[in-house]
Formats: sequence, structure tokens, C-alpha cells
Amino acid sequence: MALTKTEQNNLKAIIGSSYNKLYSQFMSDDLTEVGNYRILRQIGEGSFGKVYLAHHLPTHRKVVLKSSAKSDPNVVREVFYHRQFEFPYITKLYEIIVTETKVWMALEYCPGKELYEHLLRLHRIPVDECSRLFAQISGAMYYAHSLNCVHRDLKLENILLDKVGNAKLTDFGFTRECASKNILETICGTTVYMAPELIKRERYDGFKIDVWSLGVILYTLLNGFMPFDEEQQKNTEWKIVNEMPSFDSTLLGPDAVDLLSKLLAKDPIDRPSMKEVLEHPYLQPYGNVMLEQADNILYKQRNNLLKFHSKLEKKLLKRLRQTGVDTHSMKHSVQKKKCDSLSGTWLLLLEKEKQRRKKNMTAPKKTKSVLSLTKVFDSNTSHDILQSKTSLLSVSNFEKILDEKETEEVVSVTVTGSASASGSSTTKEDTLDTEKVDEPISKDEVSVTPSTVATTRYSTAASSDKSSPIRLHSHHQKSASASNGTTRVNTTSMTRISTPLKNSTTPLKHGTTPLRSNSSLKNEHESKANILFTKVQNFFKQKKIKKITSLDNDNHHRHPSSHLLAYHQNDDEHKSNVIISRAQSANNIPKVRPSAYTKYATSEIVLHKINQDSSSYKKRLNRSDSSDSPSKSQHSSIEVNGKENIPPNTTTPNHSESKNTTKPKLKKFKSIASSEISIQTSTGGDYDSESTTRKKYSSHDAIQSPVSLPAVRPLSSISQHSNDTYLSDYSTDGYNSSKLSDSSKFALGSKAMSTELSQGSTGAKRFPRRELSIISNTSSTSEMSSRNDSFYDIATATTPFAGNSSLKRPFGKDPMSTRFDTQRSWLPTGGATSRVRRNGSWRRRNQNRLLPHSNSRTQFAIQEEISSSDDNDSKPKEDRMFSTTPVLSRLSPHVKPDIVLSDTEMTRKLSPSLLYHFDSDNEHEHTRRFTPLGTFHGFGEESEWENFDERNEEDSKSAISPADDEASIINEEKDDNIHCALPEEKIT
Ligand SMILES: Nc1ncnc2c1ncn2[C@@H]1O[C@H](COP(=O)(O)OP(=O)(O)OP(=O)(O)O)[C@@H](O)[C@H]1O
Repeated sequence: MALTKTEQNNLKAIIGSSYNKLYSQFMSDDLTEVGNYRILRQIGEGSFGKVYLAHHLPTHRKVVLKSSAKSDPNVVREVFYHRQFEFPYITKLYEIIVTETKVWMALEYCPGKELYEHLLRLHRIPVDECSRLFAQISGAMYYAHSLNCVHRDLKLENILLDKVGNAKLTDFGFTRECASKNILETICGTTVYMAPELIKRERYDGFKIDVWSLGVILYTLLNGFMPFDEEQQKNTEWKIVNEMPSFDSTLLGPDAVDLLSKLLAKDPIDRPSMKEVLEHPYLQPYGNVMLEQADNILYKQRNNLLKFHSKLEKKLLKRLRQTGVDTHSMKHSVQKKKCDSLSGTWLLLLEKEKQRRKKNMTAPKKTKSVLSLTKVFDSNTSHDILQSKTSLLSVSNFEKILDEKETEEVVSVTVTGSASASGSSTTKEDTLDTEKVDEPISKDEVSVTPSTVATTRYSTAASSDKSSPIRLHSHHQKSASASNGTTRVNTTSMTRISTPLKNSTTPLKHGTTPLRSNSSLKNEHESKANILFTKVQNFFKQKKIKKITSLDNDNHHRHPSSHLLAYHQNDDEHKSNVIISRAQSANNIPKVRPSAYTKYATSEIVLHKINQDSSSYKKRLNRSDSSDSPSKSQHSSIEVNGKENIPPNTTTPNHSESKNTTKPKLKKFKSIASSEISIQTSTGGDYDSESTTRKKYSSHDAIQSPVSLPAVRPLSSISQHSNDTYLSDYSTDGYNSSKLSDSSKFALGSKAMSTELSQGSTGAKRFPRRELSIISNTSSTSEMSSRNDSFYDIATATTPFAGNSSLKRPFGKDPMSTRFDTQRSWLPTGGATSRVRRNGSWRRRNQNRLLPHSNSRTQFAIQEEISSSDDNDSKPKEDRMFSTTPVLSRLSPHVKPDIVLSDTEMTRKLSPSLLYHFDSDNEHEHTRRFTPLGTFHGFGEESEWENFDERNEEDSKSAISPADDEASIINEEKDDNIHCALPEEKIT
């Protein structure tokens, strides 16, 4: 049919506009998608890239996309170690996407943000809560140490909180394997968290510096301020080496003080192992549970039992196979920890399934039902309630229900405590049949559908209080019917009876309700009800145990007792109850009205609210001793989700009170990659004179220290001082040996110094000089060379493409060339041009990043080993790289064999450019898989990408959804309801 002229014009206009739309999409600067992820908004910024909240399109899961420039010297190290870790208290790494200029990491989203921010909000973490959080962090470290890996940058900023308030360790940029003790030399970390041996630039045991940092973290959490943090960095360093921070044992309790003093022992030998930390009384009961859980996971990991062994995983695989997914490749990707899109999808899908299943298993109302049932059958309450129950629910049916073990939720009874109008008539649907026995209940039939809940109120006979109804809610009314004055219940229906406690002694008034109240049946029913009560209790006990066990079976990460430790992640009400109960325990307030807090969206808000309630409750307590107050009586009867196991904490300080008295002295400490140690310390004074002068002061007089140092700590950046790097205090290149010896005057054990201080000695102490030659020799010749300590040697090596023209590059331009130019600038022989270029970039980045922050930063004085090794070896750096790779094969003997790579494979994997070739089996295929063009969708030229992070924040924000965190969580919940397009299989 011929189109009219107008129609033709309209059609042209439509095609034209679609064309333009597509074109503008191609040309757009805005980043909206990376691989399978849609970027929602920026949520943070690191030293080498930005952090975005994103959405995994195939599974509708929220993740964090962390971008790192390839010039980030630690990105390979971070990926390499992070992907080995599978622990509930370590952020999960789902996927790696490598593009022309960036490496993107898809990480588990932790909406609770950093522990640092949490602490700022609360000022101080209550002792019990602190014990739980610290057990989680310690558990993560125990796990990492068991795999012979050390973190080396533990700090509050690197611990995130998930949406239910569990701690998650992150940022493995400085991690390395550490098979034996006392071999590390690379100075890295953040000054205020650094152990004395690091400050003294001694060789160190990586495990022990982590333990020290944990001590700093624990101290800060408990006190609300840092143990060693002075305005002047030199003062901080001096304190770290010489002083023991003060502890308020009345506030913290003896156990916490004991643990702190062990963690912060100046001599690393005196510090406990992570196992000993977890076994410490302060961390109980959480510590032992964590230890067991971690051992369990380690055992499974070492025996390759962690993946594809659970029922859930098998079912999921089956469903995927039915959908046509290549499950063989998927399994392979996951097992080899390739972190590609296949394994990313699997991990996210599995997580979603677990969450869905847990949601189904822990329907919020069940908890209430159990509690209320206990209440209703409490011996103190009237047997009339039992009568009413037996009247309302036929015993035979009830027994039938109890016998039906498959039933997820049969009867839910709640104590509402609210008075409602009486005299409502019973509808046909709500009547109960005591005579008819129905068919067994199927799982499907008992699913809770709140929207179908109907309420029928029964008035009570001879009631003195007419506002005391028994309420019956029938969830599935379709099979309920009334007949001949009897009340009938279909066992397939969900029934909820609500009764106010205060009317428990009120006899039932049957009113218009055709209930059977025959007195001859009363006694019989009553005795049956007593038996029934026992049965009901046993039944729910069993259900409770079963629930916990099945949860644990499904989640191999969760130890059977882990409910003590971790908040359940997938049930809002349950989650809130747990949080509330713990916080109530921690704050010594009665466990009342858990539902009062459920409206608060996040755990922090809940905790904050509870803290408020806690203080007002305590005030009330002071006014009158209401031992039998309603709240207390409820407290005694309410046991929420097994939380009765948690001992109440008696030493918890009153939080709101402490807010007024304690002025937190917290600053945020950002990691920087760095040669800044040399820069900062080069401005410092002589430690000799400093230590001599300090002897005149008590340990708390640091502020009055007469040491004259620059008022503002240098915010130096590599870009400005890169030349200084190699001629600095800690350089081992021989140009500045005198400075180095100054700085190494700390070589004298701090113990000796402390002893001398405590004895009030006034004599000047000259510290023996650290021989430069020893450092140099160690660095260059020993097997335990500091070069081995550094990943730089490998990371800075040139791409194999550079020297081998037969190897085809994925792109015309070597994507790593910038990186290697950059890396060469670390070397004394580095080209000026590349350094200038890099400096420009770094100056900008570092300034952006450090402006809002201050003082100390993560330091990574790699120049020490690079310069020293260059002195001793004239071979080009690129060539030497390959000779150092066997060092990395010194991975933990416990690491799964598929992680330990052959030298060649290792070299390939560790070379940054070879991130394009994760899989040596099928290089070509995986090269394609990691090709940026394959993972990015429909955007401009490569230069666009390069420029992306150069744009100002406003620009990037405009490309991103404006949703805030809370909304994101809500969205996530919504998203979770969206099922993947998988066939619903019949699972037997
Ligand atoms: N998994 C996550 N969930 C939520 N927020 C995150 C996550 N990872 C990082 N962030 C946010 O992004 C910010 C920067 O991330 P991160 O500290 O990992 O970057 P970085 O480059 O490693 O920083 P640094 O230079 O301090 O080591 C964090 O402060 C945090 O607020």
C-alpha cells in the first residue's frame, strides 16, 4: 500500500531521529556501561581511579566497579591476591574487565561505607559491638595469614560495612605472600597504622605488622581516637616507637586492655598470632566461632570443596544448562578464578539465589509467631486463652499440622497488645472446622502472602473488657468454610491468631461466633492443649534448628554458629531484629519492641536509634526501679532469633554520654603509592635530639614537645618530588647515605628506649647507625631481597609484546606503553619525558584525593629496593623481571594448586599487559573476551575513554543516576525480586 506524502515524511523523521540518537550515543562522553554492568553513579575515588555503583545487567545485582589506571603499580597485585580470597568478611571480587587504559574490578557492594565513617558517626563503638566487628576483621586476617598472605595496609578506611553491618576487608593493593618470617623490607602502609619496625625501616615480619595495625584499629574503635596521631608526623613516629598509648581500663574492661597491650607490643615477637587473637577472651564468643568458621572454609578451599558442591549450586547449574548456558565453561572459569564475565555472572547469580532462598526460609512473620505462641501458652497466662485456641483451632487439625513436617509455616500467632473492637461477625471464610481433617499441606500452599491476609475478630463471652479480641487472620481463605455452627479450618490455610496479653485472663465470649464452647469438651481440650503446647514448642524448636542448619548447608561460608557473629543479610525484619537485639544487649536496654526499629532502613540508623533509646531508658531507670515493668517482663519472654545466646554486655559505656565527654580525634588516612616516605622524612628532625629531648616529658606531653618541625605536614606528591625519591633519606642508592643513617638511628630496640624513659634517664642516647651496606647487600643479593618483596619488579617489566614482534597485539598501539613509560620513571635512569607526563597526571590525582584529608598516608617506599638493585645490576629492568618470577611461585603451600602457576604462566599472568591473556589454554579466545571493544558498549573513540576520568566530577555525575544510597538499597531489594530468565525446573 502506497504511503501518503505526509506518512512518508513522518517515517523519514522517525528514522532520522533514531539515527541521530544512535550517533549521539556513539559520540557521547558519558560512561554508562562497562561490560555487563550499567554504571549508576560514582561513590568514591581512589588514588588511581574512581569507584562507581553499578548494576549487573544479567542478574540485577548491585556491585561496585572500581577503576584503576593501568599505571597503578599495585593493580595487578591487588587483582592477583584479591581473587584468591573467598571469605565472608572479605569483599568479593566478581569480575575483572580490562580496557585500553583501565582495569575495572567488579566488587561486592558495601553500602555501609567505611568503618572509619561509621566510627565518626558513633564516636565510639560499644564494647560488645566492637568485639563482634573486630572478630570479623581478625577472622579475615586469620584467613589471609593462613594462606600466607599479608595485607600491609590495614586501616579503618580499608574495612567496609555491608548493608547489615558486617565488616568486610578490602583493598589488597599492598598484599603479598609471606611464607617465612622477617623477610620483608618494603616500607608500606599508613604512618599512623605502621608498626615500630616499619617506622624504624627494619626488615620485618609481615604477619606481625598486620597484628600491630589491628591493635591500632581496635584502640581507635574503642576509644574514638587514634593511639598515635600527632600533628607532626615525626612526633607520631616517635610515639609509635617509644610510647605505649594510655588505656582507660574502667571504660574498656580488663580483657580489651589486655588484648590491646598485646597487639600493640613494641617488640613484634611479643605480638600474638591471629589465632591467639581470635582465642582471646575479649573476642568471645565471636572469636572462637570465627576461628572455627575460618578453619572450615580453609579446609574446604584446600580440598577444593568450596565450589559446586552444595545442592543449591548443583540445581543452579542444572537450570543454567537447561537455558542453554555453557556450564562447562562457566565452571571452568569459576574454578580457575578467571574473574571473567562467566564467573562474574555465576557468582552473582548464586548469591542472588541464596538470598532468594533465605528470604523464603526466613519469612519475617515466623519469628513473631514463635514468640507469641510461647507467650500465649505461657503458664502465667490464662488457660482460657488455651480454651479459645482450642476452640478456634481444632486440636485434631493442630496435631495434624504439627505432624506435617514439610510445612514451612503453619500457624502464626502474634501478640499485638492492641485493643480492637469486638463483636465483629465471623465470615464464612474465617470459620474453623474442628471435625474435618484436610489433606496434607504442600509447601506451595503455605507460602505467606501478606496481601491475602484477612482479619476476623471474635468477641469474648463474659468479658469484662470488651476490647479484648482474639483475632484470626486467615491467609488462604479459599478452602475455609463454615458449616453448622462449627468452626472449620483447612490445614492448607495460614492462620494467625492475635490476642492482647493484658486480656489473657478474660474468658472468651463467643458472641455471634459459632464456636464450640461445650463445657464437656473444655477439660478435654485443655488437657489436649497442654500436650499440644509441648508439641508446638518442640515443633518450633526443631524448625528453628532446622532453619539454621539448612542455612548453613546452603552457604558453605557460614559456620553453624555463625549466626552469633554475622547479621543475616537477606531478611530485613530478621536483620533488624538481630541488630536491635545485639544493640540492646550491648546497651543494656530491655529487648522490647523490636518492630519499633524495623522502619529504619540501615543498621547504623537502627543502632543510632537504639543508642538514643538506651540513654533515655537508663534515665528512666534512674528515676524509678521498675523491675516488673511491662518492658522488662516482655524482655524476659522475648527471645529473638536465637539472640538469647548473646551474653549481655555489662561494661558497655553509655554511648550518648561519652559523646559529650570524648572528643574524637580522628582523621582520615588515605593510601598513596609512594615515595613519600623519603619526602616526608627528609623534612624531619634528628631522631637523636628528638629522643633526647623527649625524655624530659611524660608520655602524654607530646603536644608540648619542643621538637621544632614544620607546622604543616608536607603533602608532597611523587610528581613534585620524584627526583627527591632517589636522593632521599631512605634511598639506598648511596647518594644520601648520611641521611639514611640518621633515619636508621631507630635501630635500637624500642624496648630499651622505653625502659630508659620509664627510668627517667636523662642521658642522651645515641642510636647505632644502620649500615647502609647491609641494606644494600640485602636488597640486591639476598634471596630474601627487598626486590622480591616488591611487586614492582614484575609489575614494571615491559610487556612481552615489546620484545617479540611475532606476538600479535590486540591493538595497534601497545596499551601498556604508557604504563611502562611511567614505571621506568621510577628508575634513576628513567626518561625525563615520561616522568613529566606522569607527574602531571599524578599531581592532579593526588591533589584531588588528598585535599580533604590530611597527614599520614599509605607509603610504599619502593624506591629503596629499586635503586639499590639498580646499583648492583646493570641489566635492564625489563630483562630482570623474568628472573624474579620464581619468587612469586613461593605461594602458600595451602593455596589451591590451580592458583599456583608455572613460571611461564606466572610471568604471563603477572605482567600487566597479560591481563589480556588470563587463560593460557585458549589465549586467543580470552584475548577477545578481554578486548575493550568486546566489553564496552557503543561509545566513542578510545581517546574518549582515556579522557573519562579527566573530566570533572559534575560531568560524570550527570551521566549517572541521581539515586542516593538508601534508594539504591531499596532498588536492590526490588531488583532482587526480578528473577533471571531461567526456566523454573522441577527439583526433586
Ligand atoms: N566494595 C565497596 N563498596 C562500597 N564502597 C566502596 C567499595 N570499594 C570502595 N568503595 C568506596 O570507594 C572509596 C575508594 O575506594 P578504595 O579505597 O578501595 O580506593 P583505593 O584506590 O584503593 O584507595 P586508596 O588509595 O586509599 O588505597 C572508598 O573510600 C569507599 O568509600
